[in-house]
Amino acid sequence: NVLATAGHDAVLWARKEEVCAGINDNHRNPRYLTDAVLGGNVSATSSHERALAEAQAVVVVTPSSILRQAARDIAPFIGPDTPIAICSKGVEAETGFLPVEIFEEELGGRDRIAALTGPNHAEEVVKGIASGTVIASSGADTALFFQDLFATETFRTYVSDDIVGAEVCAAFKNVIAIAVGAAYGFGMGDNTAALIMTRGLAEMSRLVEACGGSAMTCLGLAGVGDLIATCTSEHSRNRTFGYRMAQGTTLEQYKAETHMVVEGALACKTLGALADAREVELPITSMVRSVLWEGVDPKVAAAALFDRSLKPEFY
Ligand SMILES: NC(=O)c1ccc[n+]([C@@H]2O[C@H](COP(=O)([O-])OP(=O)(O)OC[C@H]3O[C@@H](n4cnc5c(N)ncnc54)[C@H](O)[C@@H]3O)[C@@H](O)[C@H]2O)c1
Ligand SMILES: O=P(O)(O)OC[C@H](O)CO
Repeated sequence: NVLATAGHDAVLWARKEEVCAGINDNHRNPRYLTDAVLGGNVSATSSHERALAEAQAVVVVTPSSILRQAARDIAPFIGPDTPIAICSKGVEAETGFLPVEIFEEELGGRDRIAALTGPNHAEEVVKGIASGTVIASSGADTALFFQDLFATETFRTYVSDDIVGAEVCAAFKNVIAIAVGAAYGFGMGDNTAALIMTRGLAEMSRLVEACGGSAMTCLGLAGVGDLIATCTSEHSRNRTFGYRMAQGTTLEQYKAETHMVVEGALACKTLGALADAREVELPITSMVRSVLWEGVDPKVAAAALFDRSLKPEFY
């Protein structure tokens, strides 16, 4: 819808005919953000071939867990130079690949691939509430192309050449948001939230640098910007899940109730694997993983963070 607002024809590929019919006939998605009225230049089809027939660019917005399948689905229908923007936030479980690495492996041409990421809750963006984003690519022309393509009066776009940093930040902030939500769910306070967010930012920057990105990216919209939005917003599924988890809701129960992704639940494992391979310490991420996947009692896990040896803030 942002692209449509910017004056472009946007063709959505959707799995369900019901969704396509709702968008084509009523300009509404009947399953997600159902109150939003989409622009007249948004249409939908369940055929990749039809969706991509005249595509001058591709924007990928699937859950991160199915990115490789998404790349394979579009491969037969796009050219070798078609620009691709990926909005998904996560790391592939089997390989530890970032989204750009999956698409490069499947489709080739790293410089035509961009990551679009930042504090962009869909609930607000679709209403035209002022938001900013980062479009990161190793190809300067690609970043500038998408910067122009997405810019509207209420959606401000910035470019970056640090796609690795931007994608690590995007996956990371979701894990920290689960921890912050859980802290509030256990009755902790704003001091606790600020502690987790700030030390989470330290973890994020250590991993970004170890992966070859720039720590400065963590101070931009993709990093601290999205960290603030996700850790503090009622719209965040990750934060809300953390809160509910503290009150006894399981991941399966939450997903069944909302039919939505909780990317941080997977990212606490995948980022942990990336960090282990690079000998980077991620205490908060490890705590979230131990609680979600290893059955550790959250209060015991939180207490263990306070038991760690005392150290300088920056080292
Ligand atoms: N919602 C936001 O505000 C927001 C903002 C920025 C980035 N993102 C990122 O975008 C990605 C998608 O998030 P979302 O909010 O749209 O998730 P969602 O859970 O709201 O919707 C997921 C969509 O993917 C579809 N889907 C699920 N499994 C599929 C499959 N196997 N094949 C094809 N489609 C499938 C679902 O039908 C649904 O339309 C995530 O990586 C998320 O982090 C979301
Ligand atoms: O609802 P969340 O927690 O998946 O966050 C959505 C977006 O990533 C916010 O920028």
